[in-house]
Amino acid sequence: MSAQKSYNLQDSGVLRFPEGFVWGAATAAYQIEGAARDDGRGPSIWDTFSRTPGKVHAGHTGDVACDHYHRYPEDVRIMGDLGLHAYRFSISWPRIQPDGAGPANPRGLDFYDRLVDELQGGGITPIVTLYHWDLPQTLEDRGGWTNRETAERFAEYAAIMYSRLGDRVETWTTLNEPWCSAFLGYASGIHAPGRTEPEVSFAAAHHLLLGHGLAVQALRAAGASQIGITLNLAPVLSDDAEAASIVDGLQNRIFLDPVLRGEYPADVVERAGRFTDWSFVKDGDLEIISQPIDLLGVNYYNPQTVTGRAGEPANPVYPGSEGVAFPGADAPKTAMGWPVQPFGLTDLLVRLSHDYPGTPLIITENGAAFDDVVEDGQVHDVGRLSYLDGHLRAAHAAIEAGVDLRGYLVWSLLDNFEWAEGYRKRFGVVHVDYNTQRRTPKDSALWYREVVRRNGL
Ligand SMILES: N#[N+]C[C@@H]1[C@@H](O)[C@H](O)[C@@H](O)[C@@H]2O[C@H]12
Repeated sequence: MSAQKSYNLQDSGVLRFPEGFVWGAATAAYQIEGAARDDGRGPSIWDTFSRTPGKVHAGHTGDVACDHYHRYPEDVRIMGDLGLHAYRFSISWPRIQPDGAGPANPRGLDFYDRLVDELQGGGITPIVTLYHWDLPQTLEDRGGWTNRETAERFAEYAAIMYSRLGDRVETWTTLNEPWCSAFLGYASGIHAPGRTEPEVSFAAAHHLLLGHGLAVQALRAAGASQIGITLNLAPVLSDDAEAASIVDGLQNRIFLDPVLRGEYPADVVERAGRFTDWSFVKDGDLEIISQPIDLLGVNYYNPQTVTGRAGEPANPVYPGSEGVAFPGADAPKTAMGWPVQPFGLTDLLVRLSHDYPGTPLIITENGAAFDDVVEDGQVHDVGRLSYLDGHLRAAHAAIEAGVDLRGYLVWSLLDNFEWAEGYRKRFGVVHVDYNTQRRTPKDSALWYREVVRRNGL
């Protein structure tokens, strides 16, 4: 790294995090790897979706992204320079099984072998996400997550990955944000596979959860000891209790309850009844889905602000949310237009520890997009630094309130392919010049390095 200004946090008033608190960063395969056709990788639904005109900003694709597939040694060095304890990354399923089934592609496995060894060489703990949205296209051609068989293929893939990396990877999360996969992918269509069929989105959600449960069984049988799932969760702010409950059910409880309580919330089942008879739920499914897990990954960005409004049509990402309006929040916004409300993180974590006790939590994603500019080799991303500072203080407040929070992984290590936004939204603490692939740690990275070093603010 070039000479950068350093951040010396003042000693006075430092907020210390618990001893052993895990500090890290997160990414996802399709967003950073590139090498979309290298070494036997098959197409995913995001390769297809990003090539569909009008779906992704300016027709951007993950073909090259941050070229992490080739540049991972440099990226691991940057992680080491920042003093990160852990690195959360996802495995590209189509790199391992190009058609989503059958024997593993040895060159795909070899890449993750090399990456894990590079991380271990740098003293960085790998945290693996098995599915971060890049479903093999062949499986989507057979119905994707609306097809129950996809859940079975996912468990087979999980077993393959554990057999290759289980000797060096301790922490495994099955799914990243199944809410996005189901309701952005199959209901609203703003994510891959781009289907606008709310009536099948609940089956997709169920089969994702079934895949989670079957994968937990497979990983546990193979000897895995730290298994979890990552959910995007949002506290719901409202002057209308009914409206708040509807969105809390469709966003949060529809996943938290089956995984941690072994049942779907009755109000959600009823509300979704206009779309489905839930016959896709078979005997024994919920016992599989609620296999005990060791860790709940929490992705938090902002609360949802809602109100009741007669006649309001359903929000496409929340099938069944008729009568609920989303007026937005009176708060500063990020470049995504998302409100900056750190208190929501404290509220969420305290709620989780109260309503779903006994499962340790880890913040698997938190971060912000801002319009960054490189000036003389530096990026003075004050907005992002302030966002992160506020949210770390919110996380600390939750710990003070008794929440068993084990770690914080900033989203994201690198600027990357931001799904339908393409490359125009930058979440990284490290800037990526996509023309040259030059990495430049932003001021937020240098600040974060100090937070990690001091284990506090
Ligand atoms: N959008 N946005 C930023 C970020 C996205 O880049 C991640 O892939 C998702 O897990 C989650 O949505 C959060």
